[in-house]
Amino acid sequence: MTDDTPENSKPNDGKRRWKGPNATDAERVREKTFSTKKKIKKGGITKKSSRAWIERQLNDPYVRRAHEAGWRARAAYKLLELDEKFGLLKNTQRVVDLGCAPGSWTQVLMQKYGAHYVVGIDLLPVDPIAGAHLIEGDVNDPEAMAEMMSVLQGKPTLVLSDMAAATTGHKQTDHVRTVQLAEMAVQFAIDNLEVGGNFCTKVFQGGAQGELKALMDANFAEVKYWKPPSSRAGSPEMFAVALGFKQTKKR
Ligand SMILES: C[S@@+](CC[C@H](N)C(=O)[O-])C[C@H]1O[C@@H](n2cnc3c(N)ncnc32)[C@H](O)[C@@H]1O
Repeated sequence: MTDDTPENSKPNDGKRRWKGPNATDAERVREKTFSTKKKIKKGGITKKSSRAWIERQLNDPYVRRAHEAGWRARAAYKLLELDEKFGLLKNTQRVVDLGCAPGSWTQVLMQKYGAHYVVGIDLLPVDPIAGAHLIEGDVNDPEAMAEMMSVLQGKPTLVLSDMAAATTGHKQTDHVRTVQLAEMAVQFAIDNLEVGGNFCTKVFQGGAQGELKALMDANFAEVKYWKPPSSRAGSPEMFAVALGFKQTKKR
């Protein structure tokens, strides 16, 4: 028995307490925000860029809304806005979420849309989300991708990719690496989607996107590019939405 068990819990006196593994997502996020604010106040975070990043997070209305709603990341609103604009999440029968950590898109799919099967994959470990199958692995690893497809038990009806490569600080390198991830996601969608299925991927504005667009144009009924309001104005990120997969070649 640990100090977290109900037997040892003290009456609610309004003080925050660590709830251990039984904490809900919203409780974990609130706890993290509270302890970060405390660290800043005590002068515990000294690096200028870290402080600026944390202060931006704390003042961001989408971060606050995400905390209140229990989403693990503000990214949840990008998916919700993409759905509102394009009807992207019309068929959530079998969904693949590429680059799913920390899990807010999978949460939206499971908790708001009641998706039947969601399989997420990320290089980073992701805390469990009821009903979803989460794989710690690289999308470039054929074994991890094969595991993903076997869990899904059928062609995905929706493929999402919010993948972003870890930034190096060198703009062009970061751009090329993110384009490569988007290309991988498009190819995966074309090779695996159910006819009529939808696809969405994060892309970075500027530069090498012509081939990516041509590939989507040839394989989907409709392709749109859009930057949702919740995507930070200073970020080059936007999203390509491809609706209505066409069976263009024998697979
Ligand atoms: C912006 S985050 C995704 C946020 C997520 N959509 C959410 O709502 O919580 C981008 C993720 O892409 C992942 N990623 C980057 N390269 C990857 C790769 N080769 N394989 C799997 N995941 C990758 C990163 O580890 C990172 O967690």
